[in-house]
Amino acid sequence: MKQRMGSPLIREWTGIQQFPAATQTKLLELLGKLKQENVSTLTVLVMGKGGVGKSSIVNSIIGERAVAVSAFQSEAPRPMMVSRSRAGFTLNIIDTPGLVEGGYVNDQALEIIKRFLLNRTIDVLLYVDRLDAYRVDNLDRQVVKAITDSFGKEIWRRGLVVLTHAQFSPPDGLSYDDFFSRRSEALLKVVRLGARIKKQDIQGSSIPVVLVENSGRCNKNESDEKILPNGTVWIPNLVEIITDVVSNGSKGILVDKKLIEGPNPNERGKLLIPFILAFQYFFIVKRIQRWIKDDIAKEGLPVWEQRYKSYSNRRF
Ligand SMILES: Nc1nc2c(ncn2[C@@H]2O[C@H](COP(=O)(O)OP(=O)(O)OP(=O)(O)O)[C@@H](O)[C@H]2O)c(=O)[nH]1
Repeated sequence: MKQRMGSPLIREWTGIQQFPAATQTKLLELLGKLKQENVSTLTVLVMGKGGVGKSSIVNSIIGERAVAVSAFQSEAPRPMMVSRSRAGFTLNIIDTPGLVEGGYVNDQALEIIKRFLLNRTIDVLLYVDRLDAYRVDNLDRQVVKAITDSFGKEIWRRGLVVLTHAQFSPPDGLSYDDFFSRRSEALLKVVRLGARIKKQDIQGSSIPVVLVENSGRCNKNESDEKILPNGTVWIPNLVEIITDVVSNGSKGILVDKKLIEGPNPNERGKLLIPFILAFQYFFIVKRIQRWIKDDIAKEGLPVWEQRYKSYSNRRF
């Protein structure tokens, strides 16, 4: 058994055996694909507002009750990493406390999360919200902005929007697919705004939106696999999209001291401002001043000033 100082014990991923055979086969196939690409560890960060189902997703993927789930917020919310290894592959999933408290983004929770992540690389971000909600608001945008300000906007290249409570019947007159596409569009818009991602930055590969149903009452197919109302077997589907994001050519986000203690990673250019001002002063302002002085010296005093001087020198 391997153990890093200060890190939790990496346990064998036995929970995988709880899944129906078809799901196990698919998951092992996906892990095999990652290993072929020389990826032997994946660190997945799970973030979002409180009570949206973050801890439940961790348990669903791992296949066991690794983190506590409660309908009420826990008293001392802290980030928690669950590590499981299987056939030489290690999956780390980091569950985090909800980012909103009393209608505001909880900056202290965010600081604790950042410190917890020190010296780790985030391979994938799961940004979690619920499918069964009807609006997005400024608070959602603030949450996305807080994540972006903490880790840089590149994190969204490794990001997925995950919607829980997917076994849901939309109100009359709306089909499931219509509701899903409206909800995802609204959330993606908020993410683009909060992360200040321009459409051309994304270049066709937009952030995937993935559906999840954590409830024990989730419908199942004939192979006993948990399915969404559209028939998708959601656990392998989520893991597959995670592996796609890892292989999309972008880099994982290393959370180093500079990222934690330094300025907002999106505003690093601001560090250059004093240098630019100094440059302007020495090379532009000084030079202009010298030109003016030289001009004055060359031309001597202007006529009107000479006249004025001779007046003022007169004694009355
Ligand atoms: N029906 C249904 N219930 C869910 C789903 N996901 C989570 N829940 C329930 O929602 C409640 C909150 O779930 P958690 O997983 O603790 O949510 P969280 O985002 O980790 O919450 P915090 O740790 O407080 O931020 C629990 O009662 C879960 O059982 C889902 O997909 N469907």
